[in-house]
Amino acid sequence: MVFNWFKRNKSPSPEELSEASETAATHRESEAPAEGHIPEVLEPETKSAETDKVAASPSDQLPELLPEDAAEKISQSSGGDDLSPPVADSAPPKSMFARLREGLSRSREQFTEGVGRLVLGKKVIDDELLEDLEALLLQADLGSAATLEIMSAVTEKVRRKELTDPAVLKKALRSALLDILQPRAETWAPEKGRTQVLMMVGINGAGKTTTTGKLAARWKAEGFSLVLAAGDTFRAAAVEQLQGWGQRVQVPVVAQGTGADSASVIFDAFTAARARDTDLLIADTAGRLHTQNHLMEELKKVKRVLGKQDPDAPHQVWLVLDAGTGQNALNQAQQFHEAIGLTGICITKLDGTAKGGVVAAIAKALPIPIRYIGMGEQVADLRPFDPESFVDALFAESKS
Ligand SMILES: Nc1nc2c(ncn2[C@@H]2O[C@H](COP(=O)(O)OP(=O)(O)OP(=O)(O)O)[C@@H](O)[C@H]2O)c(=O)[nH]1
Repeated sequence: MVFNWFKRNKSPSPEELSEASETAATHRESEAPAEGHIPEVLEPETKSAETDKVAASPSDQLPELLPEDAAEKISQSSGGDDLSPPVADSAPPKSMFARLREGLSRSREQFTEGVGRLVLGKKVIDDELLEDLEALLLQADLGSAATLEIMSAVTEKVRRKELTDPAVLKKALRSALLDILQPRAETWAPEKGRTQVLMMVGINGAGKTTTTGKLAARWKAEGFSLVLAAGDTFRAAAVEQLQGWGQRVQVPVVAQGTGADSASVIFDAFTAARARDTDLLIADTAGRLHTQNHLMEELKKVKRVLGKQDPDAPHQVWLVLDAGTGQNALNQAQQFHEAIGLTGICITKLDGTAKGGVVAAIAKALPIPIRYIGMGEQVADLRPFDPESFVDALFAESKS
């Protein structure tokens, strides 16, 4: 059964209404809410299979919240493509650390085991070993600034004769890496008592929608109430993908349809979330290259529009970065930060890459907390960023 959840239980202020109409006026008029459009929360009602399909959002279409068994119908109505998120983790339960260690195995191979190979048979730490180490850090995608900091720390210890044994080099590296990562560990969680907005941004395919779903699952399990906004109105299947997550984690989703105005969808979702005293709205947005100025302007507009309802909104703007993009992730982070001001970074796909060193490159280059890391497609594969366990997993012995 698919439900509509909007019901007129709180009228927006005239300011909110004028903002909605500004949104409509400035962007694809036909698809933005009509002037005076008020999100509603309807009591659950059964809908026909026909109306379960994502609406093409005519102007009188109310945003939809689809918390119930939508995923099944979505996949039925999507021409056989399985858009629903991974449903169950079929692997036997593993400890959090085992997951992390497994997720980072390719990076560990590149980095830690590489260091092991460098020091094998060496009796002293000489210039040649230090040069090889520097090259290895760069190859492992730590970037020049983090590599320089680590090399300075190690070289200084060697100079002071505090570090003479190649076998303890790993320990020195571990501690230098931790010094870089630790300042970026800062957790964030929703609060009870006011509706906050978390905007998810990033380039195409970075993992925004997946991370949105995983975060929703985590915070729902922690007792927070949530609404998701399907602000990625560009990619054809993105709305359905988010609705699949909403269904899976039992969190309502506000959606219009592909081609709708993203700012308008997110504005409506915020109105609805506030009306329901929801703790958190997570707004998914369309993927865009950091070099696409007009699309970066669109993100600024989303921020502006949200600010009309609450000057503090969006309360968080998180950039989702695919670790596999290596040093390019740095450019992305810098440019997104300049354009819209980031308050957090999530680094995904650490499981599929040997470029895990990029986490250190990002930590060194940007004063932005790394909130979560993703190491797989399952809900449990998203972990709060904890430098100690990250570094432990990176330096863990392969067989244990
Ligand atoms: N292996 C792995 N895959 C991931 C991870 N996070 C996301 N993915 C996969 O990456 C692909 C893209 O993820 P999406 O969430 O659709 O990315 P997006 O940023 O929303 O994409 P756009 O809407 O095109 O901008 C999907 O197949 C996800 O399952 C991760 O941590 N590890």
